[in-house]
Amino acid sequence: MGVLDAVGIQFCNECNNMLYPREDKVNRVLLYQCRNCELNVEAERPCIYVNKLISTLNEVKQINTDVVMDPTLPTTSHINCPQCNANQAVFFQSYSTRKDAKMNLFYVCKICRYKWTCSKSMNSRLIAVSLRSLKVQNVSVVGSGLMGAGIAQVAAQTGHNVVLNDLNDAALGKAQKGIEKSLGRVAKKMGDEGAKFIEDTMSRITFTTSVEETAANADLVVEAIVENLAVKQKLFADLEAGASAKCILATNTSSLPVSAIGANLKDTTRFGGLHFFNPVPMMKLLEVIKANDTSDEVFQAMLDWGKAMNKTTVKCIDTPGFIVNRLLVPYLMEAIRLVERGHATKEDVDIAMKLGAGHPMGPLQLADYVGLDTCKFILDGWHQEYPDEPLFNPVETLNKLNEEGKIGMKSGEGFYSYKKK
Ligand SMILES: CCCCCCCCCCCCC[C@H](O)CC(=O)SCCNC(=O)CCNC(=O)[C@H](O)C(C)(C)COP(=O)(O)OP(=O)(O)OC[C@H]1O[C@@H](n2cnc3c(N)ncnc32)[C@H](O)[C@@H]1OP(=O)(O)O
Ligand SMILES: NC(=O)c1ccc[n+]([C@@H]2O[C@H](COP(=O)([O-])OP(=O)(O)OC[C@H]3O[C@@H](n4cnc5c(N)ncnc54)[C@H](O)[C@@H]3O)[C@@H](O)[C@H]2O)c1
Repeated sequence: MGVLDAVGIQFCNECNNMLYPREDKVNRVLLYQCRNCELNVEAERPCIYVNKLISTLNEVKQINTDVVMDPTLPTTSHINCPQCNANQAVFFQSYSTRKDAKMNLFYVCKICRYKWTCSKSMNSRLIAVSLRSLKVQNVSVVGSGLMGAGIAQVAAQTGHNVVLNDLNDAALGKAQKGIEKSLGRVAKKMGDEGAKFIEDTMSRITFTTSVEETAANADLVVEAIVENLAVKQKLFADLEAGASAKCILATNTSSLPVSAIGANLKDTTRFGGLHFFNPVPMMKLLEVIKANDTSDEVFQAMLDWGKAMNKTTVKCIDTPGFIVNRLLVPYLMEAIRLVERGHATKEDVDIAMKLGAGHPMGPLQLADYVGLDTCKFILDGWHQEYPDEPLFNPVETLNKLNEEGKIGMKSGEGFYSYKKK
């Protein structure tokens, strides 16, 4: 096994592992970094190639084919599967800390799960790994409700130029007030700097009802509108028509399949999920969702942007509920059913989970906080999708409260009343 004159590919002179490109954002230079021993060297050219990897290893038998589900692995379209000829394979390197060990690249076909390494008989191919060029500075947010306003606020707080879009000026006015109030809570802890912080942050946000203006200069658009597949799909068609070819489009959906929301786009590789948590300014987590076609470059840019937003990112594939909601929804459902059966009062359920499980809010308070309309959209959608799953059966109390317009904190009443006395 050997690597023949690879152009641009570099190996660690400490431990012989492959060096990966990493951008030094401060000095704006490309570095090659060893993930094994943290060695850093400055790149001589802004592109790497992997060329002619020759191997006759039988370790290939030990590869778990489930690696095709790993969102962190890169996919190449430059090599065809020797078994089914498809050109979608994930690839990765075997790790060794021995200086004398050579590097191996392993491939697993995403279509038929065939596993292989490059062999002498295969044609030499170039896998060009492009430099991260998707820098996000201009962020547009569509939907200025609970989530959209929070995402816009944090984006502006972290120095991005933000366009916030909604259907009408009344919604935008409410969002503006909400952002100012939330910034006020943050600014209170900043002493004399507080007023300037609010002014600077607000000056970075433009409010608009125009989809064209929203799409025009955006590097990234985050959608946070009503949880309805058809409405979201229509919005993304309009956004794609007005956005640049490099613009990343992302959805903040809680429960819909991300890939389905982007299914009608012309370029589905620039589309993925960015699932924030409510209240966005306080919640540290961002789930970054790799949809079926999200390119590695776009996925990486979404992760990088999450960090630029001061969030801790976790990666997930496009699976129902991602990580948090897959666990949260059954919990909320059980809580409401417990109350409906008359086994405990809503107050006691909330107290129990706060004091017994250390949650900052009990489940019914949390449902009010999320919005009972959003809860109903999620539940109805999952019931339709999984009609045989009793967990997702309609909840009488939730339907009744929605019919009465009591949709939680944002309307002043839900399971509890939030009206000022
Ligand atoms: C039961 C019905 C059945 C339902 C069917 C199933 C439906 C499924 C529903 C799934 C929903 C999924 C939704 C979504 O996809 C995922 C989510 O977002 S889930 C929600 C996640 N969020 C939480 O879990 C929130 C938990 N709560 C908290 O963390 C805290 O309570 C709080 C919100 C941070 C508030 O803290 P408190 O201590 O309670 O209250 P305070 O008012 O004192 O605030 C403390 C501190 O925080 C500052 N602060 C609070 N909010 C903001 C804000 N918006 N902006 C800025 N600052 C804020 C505040 O100023 C205080 O600061 P301090 O004074 O302490 O310095
Ligand atoms: N509420 C939560 O806790 C939470 C958390 C994470 C994700 N989400 C998801 O975020 C999205 C928004 O939820 P929310 O709670 O902010 O809802 P919300 O009802 O508070 O806000 C939605 C906003 O979108 C606007 N809107 C609707 N259609 C629009 C369109 N075509 N163009 C522009 N604006 C439009 C509405 O006028 C409204 O202001 C949903 O997909 C939801 O599942 C919600």
